[in-house]
Amino acid sequence: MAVRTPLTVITGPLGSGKTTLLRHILDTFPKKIAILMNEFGEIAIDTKIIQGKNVQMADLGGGCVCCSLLGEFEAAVNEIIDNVDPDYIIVETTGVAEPDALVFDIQESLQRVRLDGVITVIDADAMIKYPSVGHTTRIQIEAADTIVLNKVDLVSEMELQTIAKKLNSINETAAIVHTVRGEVDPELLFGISREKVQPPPQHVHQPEFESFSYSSSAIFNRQCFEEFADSLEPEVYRAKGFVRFLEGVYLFNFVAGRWELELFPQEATELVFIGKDIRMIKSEIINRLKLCEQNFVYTNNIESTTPKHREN
Ligand SMILES: Nc1nc2c(ncn2[C@@H]2O[C@H](COP(=O)(O)OP(=O)(O)OP(=O)(O)O)[C@@H](O)[C@H]2O)c(=O)[nH]1
Repeated sequence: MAVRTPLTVITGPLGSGKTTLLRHILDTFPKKIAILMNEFGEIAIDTKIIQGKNVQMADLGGGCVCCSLLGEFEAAVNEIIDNVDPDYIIVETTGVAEPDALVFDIQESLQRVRLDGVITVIDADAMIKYPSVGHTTRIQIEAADTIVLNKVDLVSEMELQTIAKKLNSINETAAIVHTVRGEVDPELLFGISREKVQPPPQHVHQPEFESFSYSSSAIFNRQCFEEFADSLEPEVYRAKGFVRFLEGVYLFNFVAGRWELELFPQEATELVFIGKDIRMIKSEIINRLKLCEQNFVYTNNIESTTPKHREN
């Protein structure tokens, strides 16, 4: 019988640090890794963040792998094995995905892979800010073989103990690793050879989050954009993407009121906003963004033109 390729699922709430962990794994784990991404939102930002690395990527589009894309998922897995024959396949689910259906399907139906383990990345800061664990997060924690308790730099030792107790009460067998920016020895995450079998999921997944995106070829005024980020409406839980300033393009990451900008090799501004009921405030957010677009595009000389932008 052909050897099955080990497959690891990385799941966890929106903005908890899944892509950061993946970037760390790709930088430190000297194996041939193929990645399957399932993103929420019309523009595949995470795929663009990872693409620069020397890795085989497949993007499962903007649906949710947990409910509507299982056929597409199996086809992508088979194609990766035929084309690259990787040592490991890693699947990063969207933050809104409930991984139980995916895990069940991998264990039940996929003939060419073996589920090595489920890694759930948890945001320690968010666990303190929002102590009540939501339905999706609970399912993500229950599914874990390993919980990467990330962002421990943002909480106290006592808060960490409270979080560990809560995680243990939901999943008493998962190993818990504390990390800052996903920095963990990858050897601890792979070769788990999961034995736990996922029962068939009972629920119908009804995503609570909405998203919209915004693209523009304009150059943004940095100070104005930073003020925009500081005052983003509380309905926006997560925002991410690229912003073009005069000094270069930056990766923008916003999670629950905290945000960061990181210089990143991209071309233009593409932003995705995610939250509950945010379509109602979409035009307000876009109008405030447009106020930050400088009314010119730089080439070699300063040219006075109207910026072009696109909304989804
Ligand atoms: N302070 C702090 N920030 C972190 C840590 N890990 C990740 N971040 C930041 O958290 C933000 C979100 O991280 P991502 O890795 O993009 O989160 P994600 O889970 O992939 O996000 P989604 O795919 O949108 O659900 C980024 O600004 C990261 O730099 C950490 O340990 N400490």
